[in-house]
Amino acid sequence: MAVSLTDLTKSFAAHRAVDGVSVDIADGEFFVVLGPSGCGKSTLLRLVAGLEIPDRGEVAVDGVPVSGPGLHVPPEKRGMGVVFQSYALWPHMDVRGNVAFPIESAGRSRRAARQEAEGHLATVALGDFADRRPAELSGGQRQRVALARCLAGGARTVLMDEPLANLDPHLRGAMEAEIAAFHARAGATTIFITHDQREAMALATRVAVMARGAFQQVAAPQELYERPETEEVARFIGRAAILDARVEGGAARIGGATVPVTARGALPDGPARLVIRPGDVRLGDGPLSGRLSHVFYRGGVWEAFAESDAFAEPVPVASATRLVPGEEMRFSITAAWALPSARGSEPPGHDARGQVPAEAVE
Ligand SMILES: Nc1ncnc2c1ncn2[C@@H]1O[C@H](COP(=O)(O)OP(=O)(O)OP(=O)(O)O)[C@@H](O)[C@H]1O
Repeated sequence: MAVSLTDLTKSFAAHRAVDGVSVDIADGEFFVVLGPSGCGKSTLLRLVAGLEIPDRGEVAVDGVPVSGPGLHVPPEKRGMGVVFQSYALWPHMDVRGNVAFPIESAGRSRRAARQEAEGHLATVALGDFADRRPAELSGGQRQRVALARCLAGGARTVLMDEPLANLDPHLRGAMEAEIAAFHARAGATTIFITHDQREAMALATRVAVMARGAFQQVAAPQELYERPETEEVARFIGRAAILDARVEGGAARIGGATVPVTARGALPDGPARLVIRPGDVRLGDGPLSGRLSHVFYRGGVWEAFAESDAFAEPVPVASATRLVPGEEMRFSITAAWALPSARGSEPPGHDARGQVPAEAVE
């Protein structure tokens, strides 16, 4: 089901938890809302689920309003399933019973419900665990039971509120794969909430970066990383240096070197704010030099920052060969991205719903 939010707004006392969110989520999309703690993610999800009533704005499912002025379709009538951090399974029932429950509640016979439940358990690869109690499962397996129960309830939209937050890193990785596979098999529109950018990048069709109750940018993961709209998004996703420079003829002078600059749309001469990612920096030779700090080995890759008085902030670097803290290294910057927001009164490249006009991308 397609889910559309229009100017969705919700305050708690004087605090505006969700502030004018608009977006069209396509049928079958895996839509991730990414933001720091307290930015309003859970409140947004609860508004979509019908667990909160908006102060303003609308939620529509397949074009039919379910929340709006004077309208509130109850959660159980929205065709949505919610998976929270806590799995909310019934401890006294076995796995099959947990999944069969919503089917039986909908009026099917016990036998038919149990049979159908087996099918959903197969979808989440838990066919062999049907007779166990939730207490006899790992966290990841419990999570999968919760997903199967969502499907059993007829959910065509699945809402997930940090479902992997309680899991250890290995299980998290495995569950990411499970959730991606589940999404591919079930094809349900999924709205997934997380504060973990790595998880968001791995799973999303599109990511909405949320801060202070509003969407800062809505885009595919690679687009967010390579073409951030704002400094806040550039700093929230991955590592970056953000430097002021003058652009002339599509290039900028940074620390005495000439760097080609890309931008959304035409890039006028004048001051610009540039984003430099580790992939834009070539280590080993070049016109620039810096002292390495904050060196971390990340399994196959060394990450560090190159510090120099020539830059207002350290430049992030990465290398497949060992980097040594304090070492002075020569390098060149091969590319930079100009932030649209710092370029005067040009219209933004995205409209409020996160659609990118085709002609706006170079
Ligand atoms: N029922 C409520 N009553 C009062 N304030 C609330 C209520 N629910 C949320 N808030 C406040 O609204 C803001 C947004 O909360 P929300 O839970 O949506 O954030 P979040 O991004 O999901 O955070 P986290 O990642 O920590 O769960 C917070 O400041 C929170 O304290």
